[in-house]
Amino acid sequence: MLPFPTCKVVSRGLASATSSFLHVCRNPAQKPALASFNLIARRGYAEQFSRTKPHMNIGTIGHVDHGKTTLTAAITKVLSSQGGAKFTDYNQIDKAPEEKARGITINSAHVEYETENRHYGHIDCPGHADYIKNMITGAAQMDGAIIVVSATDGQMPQTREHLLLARQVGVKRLVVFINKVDQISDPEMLELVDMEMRDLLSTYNFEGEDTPIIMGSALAALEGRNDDIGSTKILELVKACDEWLELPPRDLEKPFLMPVEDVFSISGRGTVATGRVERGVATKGTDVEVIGFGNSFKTTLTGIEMFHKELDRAEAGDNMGALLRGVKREQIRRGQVIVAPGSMKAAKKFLAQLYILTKDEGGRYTPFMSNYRPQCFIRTADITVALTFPEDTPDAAEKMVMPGDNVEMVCSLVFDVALEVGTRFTLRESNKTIGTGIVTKILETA
Ligand SMILES: Nc1nc2c(ncn2[C@@H]2O[C@H](COP(=O)(O)OP(=O)(O)OP(=O)(O)O)[C@@H](O)[C@H]2O)c(=O)[nH]1
Ligand SMILES: [Mg+2]
Repeated sequence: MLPFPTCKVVSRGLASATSSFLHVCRNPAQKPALASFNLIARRGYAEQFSRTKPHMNIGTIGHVDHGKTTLTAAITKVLSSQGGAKFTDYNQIDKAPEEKARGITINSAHVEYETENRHYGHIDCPGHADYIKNMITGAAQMDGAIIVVSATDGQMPQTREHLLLARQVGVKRLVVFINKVDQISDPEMLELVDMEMRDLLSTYNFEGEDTPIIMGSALAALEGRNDDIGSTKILELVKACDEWLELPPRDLEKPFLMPVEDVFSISGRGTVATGRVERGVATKGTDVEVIGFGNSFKTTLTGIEMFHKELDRAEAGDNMGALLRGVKREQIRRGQVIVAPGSMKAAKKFLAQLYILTKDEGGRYTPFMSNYRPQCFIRTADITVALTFPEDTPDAAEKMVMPGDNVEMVCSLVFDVALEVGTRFTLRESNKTIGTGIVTKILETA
């Protein structure tokens, strides 16, 4: 057992709060969108830490064996001496429980700790494949990350792959920990690793020049020796996280977005769209925009209902019924979104980073080739998508995608839907999930 409750996939039931416009009960299992992943890791941590400090999700990433788990354990050890963490030993972290996130098994361990200013949730995955899946599915979202590089090896293929993915999934800033300095006697060697890392960060559009790089030994810190490269460096690292990693905007601060689950026509009142507010706040009487399916238009939110009551305001997390002025039932459908005007566009074609499930994860048994057409579930939308390789891919016609692959592909939708960089979705075929993805670039708006 881990000393902390591990993160659970929090199901977001839709049944609890239907509008009084209607008296229906929705089945949460009907909702195939990936939104629920975003909730994980923001909840479920132990109670012993202060909830008043701002919370941030981070994690260790980097090449195999470079010391991610040792560093995670070392952080909890060093901070535990200040009362900011409960020490979680290496073996407890590496014995990560299996978590099933939408059919994808991700082994990951979660620890938590706090500094003077912040409360951190921290994820460490035992294997490379788990990092990939975690980043693409967002099973435990990272707002920032610590990239661990062994001083003995310098940057390696997975250092680069994790950096690229961190960039793709919207991690804005990282802190670098150059580990295993106890094994290096030549200071020039360390300088070289430092320089290479700054270059690499810049290559992937991170702020290479200004990113804090801390050099130390996670093992020394964990074993409580050589404080100058051990505990002192861990404290420096944590301080760098506090100062350099930026808190993400809270859902409430983002522009309003509600995916349409269902549409009803209420006699004497008009058309009501129901759904769960994904982000932002809506107030009665404000202008909104309905987007997607070749039919985007502006209207006014003339009524908000929740829990059988009329309200003036709905916010992220609420299940609401939205009464829309002058809109006919046929004008709006499941899969569209209602958003703050101008905050989002509909798109038909985009680039995405995909993870294709293995057959053991319930995915395909066989590879697929360019122009494969599964169903794409984006929030409440369910649309056929054609997957092709980016133009500059060599031998694209013969290229195959194997179950278990992590691949970047061009996605062309049959209809346009509201999309932005960072939107997550699942790919399904004959009622089973075969992949999951995240939008990395919009190629064609509607
Ligand atoms: N000498 C030395 N060894 C270290 C240090 N940090 C970690 N190690 C060793 O490096 C090996 C790998 O460490 P882990 O923490 O398991 O590495 P990891 O990055 O979590 O590995 P994966 O999860 O398998 O990718 C272990 O044998 C650690 O004891 C260090 O500062 N100095
Ligand atoms: Mg590990």
